[in-house]
Amino acid sequence: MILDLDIGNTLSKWRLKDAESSEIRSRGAVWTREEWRPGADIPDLDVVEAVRISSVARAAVLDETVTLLRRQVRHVYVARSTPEALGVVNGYEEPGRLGVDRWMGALAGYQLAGGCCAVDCGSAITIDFVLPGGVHLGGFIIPGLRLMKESLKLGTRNVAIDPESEADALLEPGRRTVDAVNHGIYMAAVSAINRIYSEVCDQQGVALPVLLTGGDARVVSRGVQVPHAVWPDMVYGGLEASFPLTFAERAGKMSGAPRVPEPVSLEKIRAGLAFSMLL
Ligand SMILES: Nc1ncnc2c1ncn2[C@@H]1O[C@H](COP(=O)(O)OP(=O)(O)O)[C@@H](O)[C@H]1O
Ligand SMILES: CC(C)(COP(=O)(O)O)[C@@H](O)C(=O)NCCC(=O)O
Ligand SMILES: [K+]
Repeated sequence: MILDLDIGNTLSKWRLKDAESSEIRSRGAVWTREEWRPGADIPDLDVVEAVRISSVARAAVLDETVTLLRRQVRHVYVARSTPEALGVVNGYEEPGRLGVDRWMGALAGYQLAGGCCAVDCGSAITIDFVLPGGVHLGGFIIPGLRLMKESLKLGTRNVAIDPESEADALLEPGRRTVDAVNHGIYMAAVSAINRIYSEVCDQQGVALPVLLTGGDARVVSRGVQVPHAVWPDMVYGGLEASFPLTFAERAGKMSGAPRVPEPVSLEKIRAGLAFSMLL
């Protein structure tokens, strides 16, 4: 079995993948914390022959985790942000400083779709751009839905936006604190994504497919106007592409990859942008 780990600021996600069949056998998530307890937090390591890790937690957390895993697992692969990989050139002035989850997302997105806009809706919402030739432009970082809500300290943190709620309902003015906050942060997030996408496509003269991932991807998806696909396993896709182990991975297949969304035309994006400027 292969154990894939995606350690975010809030949640540490894991999945077990069959090295022979490439099937996903199980998955889970625990709150990101200082220490891992195999068996309780993550599956028993007896069945694991390789681990692949993407981590944005503090370096000490990653070091602890790797030390623990190396005692029991033969192959431990740790993803790093590099100046270039798999045809993508990292846009950061200091490439190693780009969050490795963003780098994994950019690599997965490029492998799947060519140029793309990769949006990761987790503790932070990150919006990264890769051009069709593989140039990563860099990106944007805003607080995620949960962080925005907590920062207000209005006692609404525990009432999450219902992922089933219609985007239309979320666009109405709230008539109690919890709705005012939830609708407000939702609008802040989706309008930033819609606007940033249009601005960058306009600047670069190219309409890019949009891929969404992260814990809030599904609810954010309802408010993103441009065609897009939700890909919960996008960070794992970057791990698969960076450290291919199974037959399918060596052939370039990434688990759970969606169909590439057909972007709207650049003319339409520009018309939308021009219209919003007039308002
Ligand atoms: N079951 C859940 N438990 C915790 N957070 C959730 C859950 N479902 C959705 N979320 C949202 O997803 C965010 C965490 O998403 P994730 O992509 O795992 O973040 P990170 O990678 O930063 O740890 C939380 O901030 C919260 O807004
Ligand atoms: C921006 C992030 C905090 C997002 O992390 P996440 O919300 O997925 O936990 C992470 O990618 C990070 O720590 N990046 C380093 C700074 C940067 O990318 O510029
Ligand atoms: K994120």
